[in-house]
Amino acid sequence: MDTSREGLQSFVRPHLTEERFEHTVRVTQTAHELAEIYGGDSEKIEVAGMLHDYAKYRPEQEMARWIEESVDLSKDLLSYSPVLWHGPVGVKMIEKEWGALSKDVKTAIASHTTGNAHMSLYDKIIFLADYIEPGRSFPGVEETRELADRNLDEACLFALDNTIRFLMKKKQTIYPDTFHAYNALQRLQEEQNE
Ligand SMILES: Nc1ncnc2c1ncn2[C@@H]1O[C@H](COP(=O)(O)OP(=O)(O)O)[C@@H](O)[C@H]1O
Repeated sequence: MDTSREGLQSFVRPHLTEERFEHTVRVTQTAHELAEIYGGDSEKIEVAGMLHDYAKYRPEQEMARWIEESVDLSKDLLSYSPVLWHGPVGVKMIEKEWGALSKDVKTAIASHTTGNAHMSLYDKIIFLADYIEPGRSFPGVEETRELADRNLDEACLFALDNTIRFLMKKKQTIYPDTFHAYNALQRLQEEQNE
């Protein structure tokens, strides 16, 4: 297993569009910048960043099969948008097609779109890097970037809040892990303000 930039690139690149590959490189760069402020092992950041969208373009049927057949993937996912599947399914595919991943890398890839109830440092860094990488432009991204320079938890909370509002405005269903992530970070904020 080659965790150098070149090794990761040659593994992931054939599975992504050029645009998605460039996004991947920007996410990884942003994640390294966040890790410089908040800590984190740079090899884990590199692997999670470069591989987070590995399964993005896999056929929906193939991803659905993985969810049905993997004991540790929540069947709940099948009732929500397929855009949410590539994180958790990506972990399974990477481990089959590349090699074993550390727990930190696995949960960071699995929850990069939705967040989760117990977000680790790596989960937060990859989630946030995906949200604020320099190619992103949507209402709230600039404020999230400013928060990301100062407070990782506040920045993630702001991004989760913004995502929930965005999805509600579009009258879309919302995968519960995003609410669990929001609640956990909101509680933390309340405790810190006491
Ligand atoms: N909990 C959720 N439930 C439903 N959709 C969600 C949830 N969290 C994020 N999304 C949506 O999933 C979509 C895909 O996100 P992402 O994996 O970051 O893809 P991309 O990199 O193409 O933006 C986004 O439009 C986002 O709003």
